[in-house]
Amino acid sequence: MKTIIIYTSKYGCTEKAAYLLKNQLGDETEVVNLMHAKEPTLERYDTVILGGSIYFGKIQKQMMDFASKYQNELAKKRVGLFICAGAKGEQAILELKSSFPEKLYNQSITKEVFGDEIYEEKMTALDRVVLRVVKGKNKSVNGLSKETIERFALALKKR
Ligand SMILES: Cc1cc2nc3c(=O)[nH]c(=O)nc-3n(C[C@H](O)[C@H](O)[C@H](O)COP(=O)(O)O)c2cc1C
Repeated sequence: MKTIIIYTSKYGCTEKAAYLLKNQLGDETEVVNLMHAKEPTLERYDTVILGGSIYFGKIQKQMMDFASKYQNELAKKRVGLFICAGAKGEQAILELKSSFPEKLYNQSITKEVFGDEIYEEKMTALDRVVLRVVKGKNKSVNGLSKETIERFALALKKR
């Protein structure tokens, strides 16, 4: 059984989440950054995990395009979906749902919101300003949920 985690990340939170997930799933799991590597060939994998982060309510375009382009191929795989996002509760679920094609979302074995991390020192000035406006004085972040990542990995191992 071969597994690949394909992710998109702007400042590194989703990248960190992808590698935490790899640790849970085992060394043979491959990890590919869709923003820097060329599109992986899905043929070799029976489990495909897609993850990205949310900016202004949307996942990265590269992930959107990849998921819709390979929808039919992905329909034959075991699929897990995740996002990193600052939103909580219902809003976060809405963001998760709207990040992937509906059919793919419904067929996936597991889908989760892993939480968020903010690396202000890496951010563009514009993102820093937006973040300040969005968060106001309350700069708290939820952090990545190790528990959720473990639950996600367990769901894929079980089925
Ligand atoms: C400019 C900006 C806009 C953001 N917009 C959203 C948003 O609309 N919804 C949300 O849930 N999180 C939002 N976030 C939080 C990010 O999704 C979160 O920090 C995530 O962990 C970033 O992951 P990355 O480093 O892999 O890109 C925003 C963050 C920034 C800096």
